[in-house]
Order: sequence, then C-alpha cells, then structure tokens
Amino acid sequence: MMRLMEAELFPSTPGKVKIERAHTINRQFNRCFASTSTMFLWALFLIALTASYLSFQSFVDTSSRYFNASWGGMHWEKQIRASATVRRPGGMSVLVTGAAGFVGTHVSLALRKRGDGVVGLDNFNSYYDPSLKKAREALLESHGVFVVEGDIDDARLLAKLFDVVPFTHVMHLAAQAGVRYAIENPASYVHSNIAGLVTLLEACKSADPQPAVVWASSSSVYGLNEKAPFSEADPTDRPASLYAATKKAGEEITHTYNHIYGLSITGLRFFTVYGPWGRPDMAYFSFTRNILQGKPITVYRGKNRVDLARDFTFIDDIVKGCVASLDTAEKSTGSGGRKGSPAQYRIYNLGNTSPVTVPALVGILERHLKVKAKKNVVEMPGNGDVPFTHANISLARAELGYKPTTNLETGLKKFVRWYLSYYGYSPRSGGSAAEATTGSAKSL
Ligand SMILES: O=C(O)[C@H]1O[C@H](OP(=O)(O)OP(=O)(O)OC[C@H]2O[C@@H](n3ccc(=O)[nH]c3=O)[C@H](O)[C@@H]2O)[C@H](O)[C@@H](O)[C@H]1O
Repeated sequence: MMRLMEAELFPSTPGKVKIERAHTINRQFNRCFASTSTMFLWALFLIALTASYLSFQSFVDTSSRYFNASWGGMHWEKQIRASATVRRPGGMSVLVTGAAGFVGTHVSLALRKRGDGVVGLDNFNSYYDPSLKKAREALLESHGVFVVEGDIDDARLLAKLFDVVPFTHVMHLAAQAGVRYAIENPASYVHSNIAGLVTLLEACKSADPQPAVVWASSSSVYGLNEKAPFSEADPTDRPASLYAATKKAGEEITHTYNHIYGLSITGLRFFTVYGPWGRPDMAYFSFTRNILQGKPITVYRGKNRVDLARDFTFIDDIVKGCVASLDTAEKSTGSGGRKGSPAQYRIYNLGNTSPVTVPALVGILERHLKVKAKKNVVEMPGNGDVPFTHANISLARAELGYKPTTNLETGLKKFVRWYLSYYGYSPRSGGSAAEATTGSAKSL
C-alpha cells in the first residue's frame, strides 16, 4: 500500500511517468469536456426556460388586456348586432355617441321605440356624477339599447364597431359640455370636441357604407353677437368660451370631411337644453338641488344690472329636431375613403324662440318646488358666459318641420317631477318638496 502510494508520488521510471501523465490529462480532459457539455446543455435548458417564461408572460399580458378590456369578444359583438337590429321597414341603424348623456339617452330611446336599431357609445367620464349616467344606461338597456363603454377618440374601437355593424347614421352627441368648466379643464374640450370628433369622422369616412352624420353643435357659437334672434347665416367668429370655440371648430372640421370625403353632415346648434334626466352641472338642475337643500344659489347678472337670459329648450323638442335631422339626412356619397358627388352639409338652430331671464327661471322653480330660493346675485364673472341667447328657427321649421311646443313653465314642471321621483320623494309625507327630499335615495 505504502509502495503503491510512493510509486504514485515518486514514479521509478521516467517513461512511465509520461504515460501515466498522459492518461491523467486525458481523463481530466474527458471529465472537463463532459462537464462543459453538461453545462452547455444546462445553459440551453435555461435559455429555453427563460424564453418560454417570457412568451408565457406576454401571452398572459395580451390575454389579460383582452379579457380586461371593456369591449371585444363574441358575446360583445352579439349584443351589438342585436341592439343594431332594425325593427321597422325602412328603419335606420344608428350609432349614438354620448348615449348615456342627457340628450343621447332621450334620442336613443325615441329611435328605439319606433323600431330603429341603436347602439350607444359612452365613456362614462366623471365630469358629473357617473351614477346618473349608469342609471340612464340601465334605462336604455331595459329598452334593448346596448351601450358600449369606450371613448370616441379610440380609433380601434370605432373601426371594430363599423366592422360589426354597417351603421346607416351616426348621431354624435358625445362631447365635453359646459361653458364655464373650460376655464378649469381646457384639455378635456380639446380631447373630446376636437380630437375625438376627428377620430370619429375618420372612422365614418373609412366605413363602408359611409354613414350620414348628425351632430351637436351649440348656440354658444353665436358668442358675443348682439343681433337677435340668432340666425344660421350670422357670423360666428366671436366665441366667448373655449367650449364655444371647440364647437365652432367642429363646424369647420365637419365641413372639411364633407368636402373631401363626401360625408353627409348635419350640425345642430342646441339652445340650453333642459328636462328630466338632465345634466347636474346646468343651472336649472343645480338650482333645484340647492333650493331643496336650503342652500344659497348664485344668480349671475350682466353689466348695468341687466339680467342674463337663455332660450331654454325642452328635451322633447330637441329630440324631435334630432330625429327629423336623421330622417331628412341624405346618404353620404363617398366610399373607400373617396368622395363621390358633393354631399349634403346643413346647420340648424334648435331653440325655443322665447328667451327667459335667469331670475324668471328661479321664480318658476320656486313655484314648482314650493320653496323660496336663497339668492346671491353677483355680476357675471368673465368666464365664458354670454349675456343672452335667442334662436331664429325658421330654417329648421321649413326643412325639418321643427316646431317646439313646450314652454319653460311646463318643461320645468316635468323636470321637477322627475327630479323628485329620481332623488327620492314620498308623496305620503304631504309636505313640501324640500321636506320630501330629506333622506333622498340617490346622492348628487
Ligand atoms: O346652449 C348651449 O350651447 C349651452 O347651453 C348650456 O350653457 P348655458 O346656457 O350656460 O347653461 P347653464 O349653465 O345652465 O346656465 C344658464 C344660465 O344660468 C346662469 N347661471 C349659471 C350657473 C350659476 O350658478 N348661476 C347662473 O346664474 C348662466 O350665466 C346662464 O345665463 C350648456 O351647459 C352648454 O353645455 C351648452 O350646451
């Protein structure tokens, strides 16, 4: 044993050492080679593992994006097709943008009730209480109108919608509304009223068939004009707010798409629309809330103590104007993104033709609510308001058969009735509306 160890440590023949060494090196080399190839295999295995992990991750990402998206999928498409189904001879299939909004809800219902196909689109933003928009959506769904949750500035979504349904008409009511809010959030007006409008028109011009487009402009485009009543042919180059400027820009932008691509366009200049399911940011609505809650209201007054006045227009009259516009809209003439012949381009005032001052509006509300308002009268701040609006509706009357029938007294009565039923009113209390709203079912 000792000799063996010695022989290994101190070999007796030099030649033997060489051979032994060579064997040892060989063995070591083989061992080394074997471990390198094992390492190589391990490395390959690790690379493959990493690659499959990464691709699995991206699959998970993509599918979670797909599954989390508020639109897409076979069930979604089925709902859209069902909602777009026309149920009367010669009916239309209409994409209504801003469908969960005030005017959008009413127009969608009117179309659906007479048998047209209606698909809504709304981004349910939080400019005002989204729960009111959700309640309007529930109302629409109970009548078979499906509302897609999405933004008009989402080109992929719009392309998909036109892919699923060959809409004959688009009723474009989605917008950033409100005159004075533009001071606080100017970007939201650019996003919806400019960028969103262009994205929508791009989708319309590329659609096959191209739909006819009816959209909401605004009385605010008349800006600081003094000649009354306001007519469509009057200049509209003195906007008083960014809101008005974006609506005026919308009129120019739609004209371009009409001129280049043959889109049939009808712009409707709405005059201070009010009524049930209305917008909480508007004066008649917020005044009602404050009066009922015993809170003060701020009433703006113009220069030289002149009262401000608006041509308040009841929602049912506006709906008739919208539907008549859809019914009389000619087809767009383009296809494949190219214009055919010149297409229809129209603009109409939809007002009431009888302006009412803001203090008179408050007086009507006080009577309907049976509560006296606590008024703070202040000079109109320079934040976008105009002193008065007054529509000349001759053109709409002649070409659309538009004829408003509801005065402010009657319209506000209907609004107050809706307000009390929506926010909570127990007729058994027998008290005033103010008492009845304590413990209201919904909050504002
Ligand atoms: O026709 C339109 O194109 C626009 O109509 C509507 O704007 P406006 O006519 O300004 O309505 P609205 O805010 O109800 O104020 C009414 C009056 O109350 C006064 N007002 C308002 C608030 C207040 O606290 N106090 C007050 O006196 C105020 O000075 C004004 O004199 C839509 O909101 C707008 O989106 C757009 O559609």
